[in-house]
Amino acid sequence: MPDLIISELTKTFQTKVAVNHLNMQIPANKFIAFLGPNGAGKSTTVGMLTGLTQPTSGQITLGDLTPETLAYRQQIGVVFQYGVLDEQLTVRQNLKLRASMYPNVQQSWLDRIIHDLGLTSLLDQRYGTLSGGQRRRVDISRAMINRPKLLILDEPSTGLDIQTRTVIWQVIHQLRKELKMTVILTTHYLEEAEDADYVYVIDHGEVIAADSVAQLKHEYAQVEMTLCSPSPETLLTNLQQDGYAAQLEEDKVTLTVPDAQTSIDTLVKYRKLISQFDSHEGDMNTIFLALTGKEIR
Ligand SMILES: Nc1ncnc2c1ncn2[C@@H]1O[C@H](COP(=O)(O)OP(=O)(O)OP(=O)(O)O)[C@@H](O)[C@H]1O
Repeated sequence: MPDLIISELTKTFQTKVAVNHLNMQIPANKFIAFLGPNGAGKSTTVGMLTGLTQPTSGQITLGDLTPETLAYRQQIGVVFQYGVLDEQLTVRQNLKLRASMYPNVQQSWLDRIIHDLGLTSLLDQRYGTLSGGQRRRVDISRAMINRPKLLILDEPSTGLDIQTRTVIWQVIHQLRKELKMTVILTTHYLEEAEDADYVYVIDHGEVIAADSVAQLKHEYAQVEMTLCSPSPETLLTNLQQDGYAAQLEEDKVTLTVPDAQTSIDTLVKYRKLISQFDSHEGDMNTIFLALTGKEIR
């Protein structure tokens, strides 16, 4: 698959700028996360990537193709936030109907995704009667029918239990390898973004940071330290006098330092006052907090 190129993509609703001059170049066979809070502009971007929402300005190209063409749409699969299948039809009827919209869908492929997503026993049940997790598994199988080169998942895990999430991600990662598929995921689940090859952090319709998870952590996530002490007040006072923004939380002293080396230096310097410690790099939430000054959820 050629790179997916998004240039100066903008969407305005009346006076609201939902997506503001987005620029991205997404290579084939990568797992990309769009991480942002409610209202950041993720779904609007997905709408434009699927050709359902017309951009106010800017372009999306996949090689020679643009989202309004049939050829582009035949290369993508989409899992929308809300199901798009017919509630009155059974799972089997819905999948058959969808398969008939693409040329050359082999029954063996359909059987494979039905099996992998654990849908065999649900085939004759009406879609409208399925549980949230069951629906989502059907939605994903629908998106996979045409063996997409680009799979777009708009908050696929919202409201799902951990077992369903695990199954879904195992199947997606396996199919991604087999089909050399690019996956774009929008999420505010930080754990999901941690698995991505590359993360775009989006807020107010703009990309505020874009990098690998490792690099984002290196740049924005500080090291969080928790120190146990026989005399925590003394340790706290000493740290504060030396300019650390340390706090006392339930008899433990907590502080953040810029990097692992500073954390080691701190442990050595105050070793006589420290009985135990925990020190770890911040997660995606710390990164989001560092970038925007607010929690992601
Ligand atoms: N059809 C519309 N008319 C007016 N405003 C809209 C429309 N669609 C989206 N918006 C606004 O655009 C902004 C971005 O919305 P969008 O749904 O893209 O965010 P999101 O990042 O997907 O959020 P969430 O995580 O809650 O799904 C929001 O302020 C939203 O209210």
